[in-house]
Order: sequence, then C-alpha cells, then structure tokens
Amino acid sequence: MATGRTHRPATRSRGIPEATVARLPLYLRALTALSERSVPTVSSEELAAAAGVNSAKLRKDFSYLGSYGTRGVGYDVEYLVYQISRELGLTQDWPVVIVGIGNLGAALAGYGGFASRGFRVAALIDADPAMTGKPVAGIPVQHSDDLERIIEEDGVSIGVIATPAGVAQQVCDRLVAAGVTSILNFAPTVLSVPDGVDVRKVDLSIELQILAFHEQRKAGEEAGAESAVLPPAPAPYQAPETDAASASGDAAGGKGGRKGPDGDVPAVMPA
Ligand SMILES: NC(=O)c1ccc[n+]([C@@H]2O[C@H](COP(=O)([O-])OP(=O)(O)OC[C@H]3O[C@@H](n4cnc5c(N)ncnc54)[C@H](O)[C@@H]3O)[C@@H](O)[C@H]2O)c1
Repeated sequence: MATGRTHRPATRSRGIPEATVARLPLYLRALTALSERSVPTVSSEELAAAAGVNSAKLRKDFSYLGSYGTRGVGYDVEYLVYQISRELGLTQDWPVVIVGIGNLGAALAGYGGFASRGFRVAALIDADPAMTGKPVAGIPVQHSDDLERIIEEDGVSIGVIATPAGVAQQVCDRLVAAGVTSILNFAPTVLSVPDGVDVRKVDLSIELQILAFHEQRKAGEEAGAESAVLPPAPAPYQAPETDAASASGDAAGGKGGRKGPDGDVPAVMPA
C-alpha cells in the first residue's frame, strides 16, 4: 500500500531491468513537458498516458527508482525529472562524436535535442578531405585521420556511426581502440565489439517493416470481418481504365483497394 512518498537513493546495484531502462527516456520526455508547463505533480495514470505506457508498468518501473508517489497527490514532477536524469547518467555532460557527415550525420549534428539532454556534439568526423574544415551546424568537420587524437583530447566515450555500411566496422574498431565505450550505429550492419562496449542500433527501415507487418495484419482482419458479413462477391471487379484514383489504389494494394474474394492482401516485400 502506498502511504507516503519515499525517495530512497537508486543505485545501479538495485539492478534495474533493461526494459525499464528503455522506458525511462519516455517518462523523462513526458515529465520534461510537464515541468516546462510548471505542473507540480502528476498521477501515474496521466503520466503513463503521456508516455504511452501502461500505468501498472509505470508504477513498477518507478519502484525500481525508489519512487512510489503519494496517494491522492501523485508523483513530484521535478523530483522525478532529477531522479530519472540521474539514473540515466544525464546529470553530467556527455561529449559525443559523429563519424560520417553526409545526409544523416549532418542532420544529427543539427539536432537540437542532443544538447538539451546533456549530449554535447564534441566533434564531427568525415573521411572526405573536401569536407575538412567546413562547418556543419556550426561545427567544423575534422578529417578521420585525426579520429584517435580527437577522441582522446575531448574525452569522448560515445560515438555515433553514420558512415556507409561497408566501413562501419572499421570505424567502430578505431573508435573502440581510441577509448569509445558506447556506440550508436545508424549503418545497416551488425558491429562486433569487445566486452564492455555497448552498441545500440537505429534502423528506421526495420521500424517501417514492423509497421508494414501490422498494416498487413490490420488489412487481413478487415478483410476477414468483411467476408464474415458480406455475401460472396458476384464477379471480379474491373477498375475503369480512366479512373486514375481507383487504379492507383489497386496497384498500391492500398487499404482502400478492393480485395479478392479470399480477402488476400499483398505480401510485404523484403527490403
Ligand atoms: N538507421 C537509419 O534509420 C538510417 C537512415 C538513413 C541512413 N542510414 C545509414 O546511415 C549511413 C549514412 O547515410 P547517408 O545518407 O548520410 O550517406 P552519405 O553518403 O550522405 O554520407 C556518408 C558519409 O560518410 C563519410 N565516410 C565514408 N567513409 C568514411 C570513413 N571511413 N570514415 C568517416 N567518414 C566516412 C562520407 O564521406 C560521407 O560524407 C548509411 O550507412 C545509411 O545506410 C541509416
């Protein structure tokens, strides 16, 4: 029973599950928005809805932090912001290098959300000599020949890889040898790293493929529901040649397109 607020210090030795750690940034984003609106307290239900998480899960997650809220009042927003930030290691400044300053690297360099979350873009590194010295998002690009020196001088422990896949492992090896112990990899390749080095991979195309899977399933369910209530289709549908909207809808296999009598939907194509 939650009878009062207890703020016990959270330590790593308490063993916070990885799944909880992965949700902490979601809570932090929602709490930061509340804090910016000077909202003093928030209930677990409100915060769970804002973070897109189930409220029972949220209460369990916060119990790992030693935060139980106050019955009838909720959680203290400012204290939770501090507590989660501390747990995520965001109360200190983290210098980050971005390697590969093409389309993606330049966009990441210009992303204001890093600085506001305690990540300072310490250096931008690219192998193209034509890029050397050119400012991107106000930071001059440095040549990859200097990668080791840059890492050492700036005390960088987090590296972001935004190079072509073919060179990502080699870039990763150099980053690790120079002292980087956490890597965020955007290149579509699996990186091998020694023990003690953490790698997180971001792949938007995988996320899209998962969404495509859900879209396909939803379309299949709709087709199933339709075939359960409708009599069998009398004859195959033929789109008029001149009806551009209907023709393009069918060609794309879109949701609005007419499905066959068995409710078939097109398979997701491999990437
Ligand atoms: N994860 C995602 O969701 C996602 C989204 C878009 C792109 N990507 C991937 O990100 C990477 C970059 O994409 P992009 O569109 O910015 O490509 P890009 O060609 O515009 O940029 C790549 C940059 O890397 C530099 N480079 C090449 N070899 C290097 C090396 N050894 N050291 C340092 N820099 C080097 C190039 O000079 C170039 O500036 C690709 O691997 C791409 O597949 C991932």
